[in-house]
Amino acid sequence: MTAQLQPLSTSSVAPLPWVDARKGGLTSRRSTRQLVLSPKYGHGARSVDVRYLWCGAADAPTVIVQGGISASRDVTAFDGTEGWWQALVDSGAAIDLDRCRVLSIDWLGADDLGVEAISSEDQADALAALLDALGIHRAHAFVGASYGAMVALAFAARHPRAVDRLVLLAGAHRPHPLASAQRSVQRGIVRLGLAHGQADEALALARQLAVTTYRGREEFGRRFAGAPEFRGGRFRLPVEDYLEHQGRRFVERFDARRFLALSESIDLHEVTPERIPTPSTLVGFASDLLVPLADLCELQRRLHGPTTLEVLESPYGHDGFLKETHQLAPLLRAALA
Ligand SMILES: CC(=O)SCCNC(=O)CCNC(=O)[C@H](O)C(C)(C)COP(=O)(O)OP(=O)(O)OC[C@H]1O[C@@H](n2cnc3c(N)ncnc32)[C@H](O)[C@@H]1OP(=O)(O)O
Repeated sequence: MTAQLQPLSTSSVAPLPWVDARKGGLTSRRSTRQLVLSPKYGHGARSVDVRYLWCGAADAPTVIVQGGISASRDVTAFDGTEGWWQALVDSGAAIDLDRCRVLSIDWLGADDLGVEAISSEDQADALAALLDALGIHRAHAFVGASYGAMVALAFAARHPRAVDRLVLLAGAHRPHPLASAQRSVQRGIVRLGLAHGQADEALALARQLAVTTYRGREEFGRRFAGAPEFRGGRFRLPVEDYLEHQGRRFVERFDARRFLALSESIDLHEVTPERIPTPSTLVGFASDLLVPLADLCELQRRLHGPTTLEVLESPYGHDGFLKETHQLAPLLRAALA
């Protein structure tokens, strides 16, 4: 297929400068678009810059791909840097860039919209407005994992004509109250840190707590079952170096206020599945400590459109959507066929 840039849509708002890279018949655009949104927890419309990546075969149907709250638009490689779902989004991969064009945004934060709280509906509206601005009449599919699955549901509820099918991994119509409780403590830690001038330390601790919910019991049992070690004047558990490392790495790339807003957005999420007519494939992980299979069974029962539920065995819990690429590839291929 010959790579050709699709023309920019005519919009009253001029796009900001964007970058094009054409390689092997693929088109890549990593850009920013100014859009007008009316946020759920705000009064009236306002304009916001939405950062997106849109890449793949130029004339192919668009597939929206969104991950968890800490995921960026860089779902696949751009300028030589691997994307966070590179194994599944690439030329010839399950989400095949030779056959489709993937669109992904950086999540909006509450500060981007000038509001106190941001909703999954706001993210969904941003994606719908972006489709419109790019001249995409209808997306072939919305593949969402974790918070991305929540936003996909909000998208299908609010813009049912803008998407043909949903693929939802480890995300449901509402958060489980126990998972919300764990996130609420994480946010409490970050607020305490902000109040006492220790935002980075607090964010690192919150991330450590989050990581204990992202993986499965089995994996933690296998990796960190060793004896405590007396070091630096106290006993250290085998898991502590790992958690501290994860906390430090997160602080390098994330901001405390953004974390607060996006974590809260998960807990504010609620959609009515009966309002969603879109054919859907749900994927759950039996070891997921955040999204219990019972919630996915309820979602399957209540969705209005035809829905299948695939359950994967994995030691990696909620992180299964990042780790189980071999199991996920055939499911994604089948769902997008
Ligand atoms: C609601 C939502 O947002 S859903 C999204 C939730 N999920 C996430 O945010 C993803 C969280 N998970 C991660 O970030 C994971 O690291 C993944 C999935 C990206 C990669 O998983 P894995 O490859 O299994 O990596 P793992 O969890 O073992 O971590 C590897 C890192 O820990 C380090 N590490 C591993 N064991 C130890 C240890 N005992 N001591 C210190 N550091 C350690 C490694 O050196 C490596 O460091 P690096 O990333 O700086 O290179």
